[in-house]
Amino acid sequence: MIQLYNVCMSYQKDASALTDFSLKVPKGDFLYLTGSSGAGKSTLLKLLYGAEKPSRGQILVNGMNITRMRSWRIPLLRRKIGIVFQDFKLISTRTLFENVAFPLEVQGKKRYEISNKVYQALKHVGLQGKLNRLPLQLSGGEQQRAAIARALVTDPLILLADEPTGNLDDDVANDIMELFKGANARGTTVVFATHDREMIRRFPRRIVVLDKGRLVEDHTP
Ligand SMILES: Nc1ncnc2c1ncn2[C@@H]1O[C@H](COP(=O)(O)OP(=O)(O)OP(=O)(O)O)[C@@H](O)[C@H]1O
Repeated sequence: MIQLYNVCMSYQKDASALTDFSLKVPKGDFLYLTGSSGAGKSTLLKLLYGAEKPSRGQILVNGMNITRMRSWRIPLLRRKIGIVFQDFKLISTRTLFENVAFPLEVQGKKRYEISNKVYQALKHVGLQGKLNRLPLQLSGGEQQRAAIARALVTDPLILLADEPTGNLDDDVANDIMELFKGANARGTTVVFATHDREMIRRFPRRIVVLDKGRLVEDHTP
């Protein structure tokens, strides 16, 4: 599903964010990406959804070599990927319903299908009663759940999440984890970047540890 071969990535000369990084993630896997701040976790996620290009190496996602992909094809790649960003990236001028509907509109789905799917996705995260709220009229935990609903509404092949439980209390973090586990059980491959050791302890899965841009540990409990 995801393969990286000897990937190097530098934002600036003489400062490597990822060095000689190789990894295989089979379809349906669930892995934590962990490591200290600045280790390269977000960089790796950005490479996987085509927001950055590696300086060296090859990256294959769902059989597509994204290293060589032309920029006009990147949106086609992203349609297969759900992304939960560290800072949610909800559109502040659009309602919760409109935010979650957005990826389905991009896919050209029909209106009745969009309505059904959005309602189901929001019900799944317990936000079906807040369809008409703007993001700023929601709590941090609710915004996080909205971002997850938006990422999952398309039933993506791959879910990439950057610190999705950061700054949330334990109950909300557990609920969010259940959503990820549910998506994984339905076949979505999950890559979950986190510092949250407690979460990893509670829900043990494959762990890939980065240190200064290098893979230093990869183990499955
Ligand atoms: N846009 C950028 N321009 C220049 N350097 C960057 C940029 N983004 C990240 N870096 C650098 O690349 C390295 C890896 O950063 P990255 O954000 O991938 O780490 P991270 O493991 O996700 O950290 P955190 O846990 O704090 O989010 C760091 O040294 C960082 O300073």
